[in-house]
Amino acid sequence: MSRRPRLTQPRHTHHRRQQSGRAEPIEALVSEIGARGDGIAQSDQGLLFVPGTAPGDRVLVRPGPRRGEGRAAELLEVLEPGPDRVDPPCPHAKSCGGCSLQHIHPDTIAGTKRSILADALAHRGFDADIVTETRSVGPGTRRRLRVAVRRLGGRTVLGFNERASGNLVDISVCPIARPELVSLFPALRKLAASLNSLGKGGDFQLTLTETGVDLLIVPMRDVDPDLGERRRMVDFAEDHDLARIAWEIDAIPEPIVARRDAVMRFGGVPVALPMGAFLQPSAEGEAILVELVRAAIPGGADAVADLYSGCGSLSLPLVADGRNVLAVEGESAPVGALRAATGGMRVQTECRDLARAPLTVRELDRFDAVVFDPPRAGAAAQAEELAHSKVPRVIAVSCNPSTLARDLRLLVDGGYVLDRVVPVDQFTWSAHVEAVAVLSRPTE
Ligand SMILES: C[S@@+](CC[C@H](N)C(=O)[O-])C[C@H]1O[C@@H](n2cnc3c(N)ncnc32)[C@H](O)[C@@H]1O
Repeated sequence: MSRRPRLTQPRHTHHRRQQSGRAEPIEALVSEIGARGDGIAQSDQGLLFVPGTAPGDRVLVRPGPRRGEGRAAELLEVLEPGPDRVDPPCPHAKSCGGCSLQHIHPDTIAGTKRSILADALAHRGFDADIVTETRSVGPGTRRRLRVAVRRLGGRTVLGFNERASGNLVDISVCPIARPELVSLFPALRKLAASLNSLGKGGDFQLTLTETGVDLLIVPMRDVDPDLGERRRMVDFAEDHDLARIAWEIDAIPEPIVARRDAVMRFGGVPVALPMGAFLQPSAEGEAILVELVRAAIPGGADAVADLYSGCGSLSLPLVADGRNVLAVEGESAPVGALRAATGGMRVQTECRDLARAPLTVRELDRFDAVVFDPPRAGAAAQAEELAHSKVPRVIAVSCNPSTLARDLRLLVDGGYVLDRVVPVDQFTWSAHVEAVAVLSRPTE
């Protein structure tokens, strides 16, 4: 990707007059990208957070409401682009709020994600040197997408929220996603138009599995589809060779048509995905997480616990390496899927709420290594137990740098040594960052 040439002459701009209570536009220089993906600029009005900017951009902005230690600001014009600004690859970039960083060179995005992680760790007293380079997947890899649908009079819109508004942008292309999903958009729009039970709209969650697309429809209101609509969904699944369609009400997915199991293979083992179950957003990102976890487990480690295991995307590769794995997960459907896939061979499963009932020190001490991969809230209760355990190796996989930093602090205060933290970028062009952290308990 080529960086945009630096403008030698800033374009002439007129500072607009102050309008009823709105701040006067001011110039500012963006120095870095913050944790939410907005550019951070120092100005004579203090710190400004400016969406849509890149490091080194000289910009004209209108300061807005207070935010944290500074103010949010609206980008009015890029007066002089910074060296890392590139032409956004997606034609919807101007309006679509789905990707906030695609105007920034990929190398700079990777560096930004590393800094976001290092800053979160620094808040808990960790050194930035502990954070390695970012491992990134490219565009065209997202195998799970949640697109919104709005039925507005005679028009049906399918896409993502507009930047800084609740309006939807009608999407025809989406370079971050797998093309097999994007090619369904026109047909999905027609399907949505034909489903009156959707009311004003809802969400379509699309998952590209090994046996075809798995579609979960989540209407805005709790209304069941009628018989005609069910027939149309069955026809749709047949016409487009979908694996399955389900309709979710009150967080419970009802199967409308199941032509095949929606199968994903983890560690070579086919697993029939339960409707709506967690799945890593890309195969490439999952492969990076698996590689990092595998590499962190010592050769001689036999008994491994995989906590917050989902359907076994980490457990099953470890089983393939010859480990004996206990997979613990709070939802019963993924536990059942993993159990059915393995028949209990080398993987023991347990359905347990790890926030309320974490594995105790006594339970933990029989393991040679423990992996935990919690949701955004992190795993504080489990980390507290681990901190008192004798487990020689602990690996934390996380989708939230700040809860990761909190959990790592608990472990390090309990005597663990933090060996390394690897940032993983599988949410291309967003500020979202994941990480794998490796800790060891020093032997006395
Ligand atoms: C980030 S996902 C990781 C899943 C799996 N490791 C993977 O990579 O596919 C987090 C998992 O934690 C489960 N979970 C959420 N809260 C939980 C809790 N309190 N106790 C146990 N599991 C929980 C979710 O159902 C989900 O499967």
